[in-house]
Amino acid sequence: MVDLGLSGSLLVVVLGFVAVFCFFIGRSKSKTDGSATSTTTTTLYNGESRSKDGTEDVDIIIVGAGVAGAALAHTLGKEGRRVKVIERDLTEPDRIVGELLQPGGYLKLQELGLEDCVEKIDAQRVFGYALFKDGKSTRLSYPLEKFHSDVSGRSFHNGRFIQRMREKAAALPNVKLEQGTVTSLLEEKGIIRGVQYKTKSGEELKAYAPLTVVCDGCFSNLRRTLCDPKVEVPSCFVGLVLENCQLPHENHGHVILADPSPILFYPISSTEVRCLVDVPGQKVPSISNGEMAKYLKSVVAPQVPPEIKDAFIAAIDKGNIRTMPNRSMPAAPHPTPGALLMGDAFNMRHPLTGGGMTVALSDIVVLRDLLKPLRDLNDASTLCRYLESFYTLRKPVASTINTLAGALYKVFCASPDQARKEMREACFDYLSLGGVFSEGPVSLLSGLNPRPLSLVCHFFAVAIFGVGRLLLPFPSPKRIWIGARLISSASAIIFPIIKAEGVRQMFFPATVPAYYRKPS
Ligand SMILES: Cc1cc2nc3c(=O)[nH]c(=O)nc-3n(C[C@H](O)[C@H](O)[C@H](O)COP(=O)(O)OP(=O)(O)OC[C@H]3O[C@@H](n4cnc5c(N)ncnc54)[C@H](O)[C@@H]3O)c2cc1C
Repeated sequence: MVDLGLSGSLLVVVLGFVAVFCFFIGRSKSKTDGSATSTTTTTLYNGESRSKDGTEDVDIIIVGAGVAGAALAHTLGKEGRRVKVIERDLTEPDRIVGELLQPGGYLKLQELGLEDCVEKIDAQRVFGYALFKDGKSTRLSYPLEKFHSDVSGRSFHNGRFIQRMREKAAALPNVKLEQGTVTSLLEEKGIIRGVQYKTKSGEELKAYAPLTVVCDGCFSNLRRTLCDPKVEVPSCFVGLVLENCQLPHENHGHVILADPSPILFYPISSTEVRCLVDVPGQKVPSISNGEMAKYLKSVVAPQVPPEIKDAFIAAIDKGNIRTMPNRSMPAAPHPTPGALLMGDAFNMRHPLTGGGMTVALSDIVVLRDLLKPLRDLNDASTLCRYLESFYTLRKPVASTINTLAGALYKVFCASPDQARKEMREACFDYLSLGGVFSEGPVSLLSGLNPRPLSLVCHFFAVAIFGVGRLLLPFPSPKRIWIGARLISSASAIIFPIIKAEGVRQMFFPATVPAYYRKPS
């Protein structure tokens, strides 16, 4: 198996280059950024409700104080910017999203000086994943040897983490956190000047700033004019909390390659384990009429590792079942003077690999560094042109995590197609080989080594490994045919995702002119 894997990995380097080259030649010219098309809902009239001297009171308005908004508020506040954050609900969120931060995300948290936000919330350290398939299991550790002993994944209650970041941001004298729902962006001659929002008491107010950053999350109502949102919902997650049980592999995320699609388990406190059951499609069995409990008991429970099965059944019986659509949306911005999108409002990927917070935090680091040399944000058009480099500079991290999430989700789903079955089996066995075969993919997934080319190489190494197993020791015409279909279905999985990410930005960012923009 190891020999096969080695030869597969050598072959794939060649194949990876050929495939990317062919794809690059064959594709139509990647979307150019284009000029701003800002059609916002509110038009601004001269001088309306600005401060007396006609200037804004703040430098930056942030819409939404979730993972991205709260982290950004603290980051920009620390840089000396006057920041106003408008958040719909300042009470502690209680949701099933954003509970596992990859080690790459933890490194970004450290870069932003926010690492203490995972302290005092009973966060659990995560050192890797355990993968289960048909009664077999394999352990995939994060390659953390080169890092400080503090660095690892962290899992926690999302609301506790967000509250810690909100508190930290609000403690800065130049950051104002206000409860209110932003209803529209204010536009004046194609430039976003601020926002209109409704306070808790129902008062309609307007706020102005040279830059508005929209971080209103996956259900964003405000993104429409700032990007071309192509949202897909391949599946939903059904969330449960298992209490007082011991996972088979302590301090590890658990991924069960179940039928029809994966099941995840990871600790979110010292006494609770989150379970996320993927249900393909946009509809889930009804919780209220008991269909969901029935589905979980009859279809899912038999596939749960025996060590946690009782806790799983007890969680179903307790009845606190939550669901959430799993959305994916490539970043397709309309660069608009005066405004920027961040977080899930801007870009989403399947949450199977828990990459969303890592991408959001990595984007904040990129934006902070870009804004650092600029004292004056008032020339909106120049600022907008300069910030176009953000869309390229973020790509190595964002596109690697996004592509891996989409591709791995498809590979991990059960399928009646023999070629897809072989690919799934090959993926499990390839990762089980250990060494470079598990370290490579795991370091991509964890954000520790986000390199798009390495991702393509490993992806095709898995495919070639699968073909090798089919053809050796004796190839038959049927097996050759399945092998060919395996390569073709692997290509059909990964290339559309890469195309949506943008081949040029992903693999050749240095050829994108905006990459070199300097502040003027
Ligand atoms: C089921 C599921 C599980 C996930 N698990 C993980 C995981 O384990 N690890 C990981 O890294 N990522 C995970 N993700 C992704 C992760 O949750 C997101 O990437 C992350 O939360 C994005 O942060 P955000 O700030 O953009 O959005 P959010 O954290 O959702 O914040 C948006 C904020 O905007 C506020 N808001 C919305 N509209 C308005 C408005 N009009 N006015 C004012 N405020 C507004 C909301 O109240 C909210 O506070 C998961 C996603 C899903 C769907």
